[in-house]
Amino acid sequence: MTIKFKFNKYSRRFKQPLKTHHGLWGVREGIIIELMDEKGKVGWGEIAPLSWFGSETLREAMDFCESLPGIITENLIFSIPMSLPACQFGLESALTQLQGNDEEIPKLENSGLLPTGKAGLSAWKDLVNRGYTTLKWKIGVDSIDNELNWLEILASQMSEIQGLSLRLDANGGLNFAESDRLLDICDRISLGDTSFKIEFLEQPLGVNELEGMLALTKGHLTSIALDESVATLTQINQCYQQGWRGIFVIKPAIVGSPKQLRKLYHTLGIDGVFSSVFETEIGQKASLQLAAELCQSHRAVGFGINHWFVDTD
Ligand SMILES: O=C(O)CCC(=O)C1=CC=C[C@@H](O)[C@@H]1C(=O)O
Ligand SMILES: [Mg+2]
Repeated sequence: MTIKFKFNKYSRRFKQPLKTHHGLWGVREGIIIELMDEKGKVGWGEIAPLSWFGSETLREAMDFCESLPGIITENLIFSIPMSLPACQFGLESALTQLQGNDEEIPKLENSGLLPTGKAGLSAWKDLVNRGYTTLKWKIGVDSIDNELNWLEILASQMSEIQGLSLRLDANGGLNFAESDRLLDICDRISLGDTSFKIEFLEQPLGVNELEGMLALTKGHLTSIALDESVATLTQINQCYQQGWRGIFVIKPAIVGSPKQLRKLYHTLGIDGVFSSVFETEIGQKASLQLAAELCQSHRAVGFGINHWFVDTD
């Protein structure tokens, strides 16, 4: 089958820059892929790099797209190198759609993303009113004393409503002692006499500190999820081989080939949480189709991010 290939770069501004331990992120840029077969049928895909997580850069993705001829083949798509995981995802998703495997996305429970730090305290009720029962709050930006204080306040307020849970994401911004102190508090909160739970602490330590995170899992009730440590297929396998059996945050748009993710996910029996990279609805649809197919657990998907952009819900 010969396939016409087109691509277009896009950029969209966050309503407010996303503040994480990695720094401030104000504009999401990516590439929309259009594949068309001889009959004029079209498949859409999205390349949404996140280079500070370990994917290729937007420049590298653009160079790759510019290097392709106007007519490509399935073989070319399935031979995109592992060094271009966002390109693997974007072109393979478009091919999947072109070949008609474009099921509607089943309704998945979603987690809403709070603004970082103290701003989260005044924002959580709006997300609950939008229907979210799982919220994610970024830490590892302010002082640990401030963030622990705000956590106690946020937890006491959220525990007044039945059935809410909170995810914490440090983006690798804590040290071992801070993480240990934080997890002690999370354990105490989750063992409290309300239904409120801290579902997990995401990436407390840096990507080179797996041993430390393995040690932290042994001493605490609250789960730990790896994110930056398992951003690509190679890293998922490495962490598994080094003994990680906790939660894996899977960002489909940067992890790499969906075909290879399916294989690895089933082979390793992963406890996964599927997460957005602030892609557009094109990349989100392909990511959520994968989440619906692979995620057997009860865990909410991390795609409650549309309110971060102007002109979306
Ligand atoms: O996972 C979610 O709930 C939302 C997406 C999200 O938190 C992130 C997306 C992309 C980069 C990061 O800033 C952040 C993360 O670390 O998970
Ligand atoms: Mg994360």
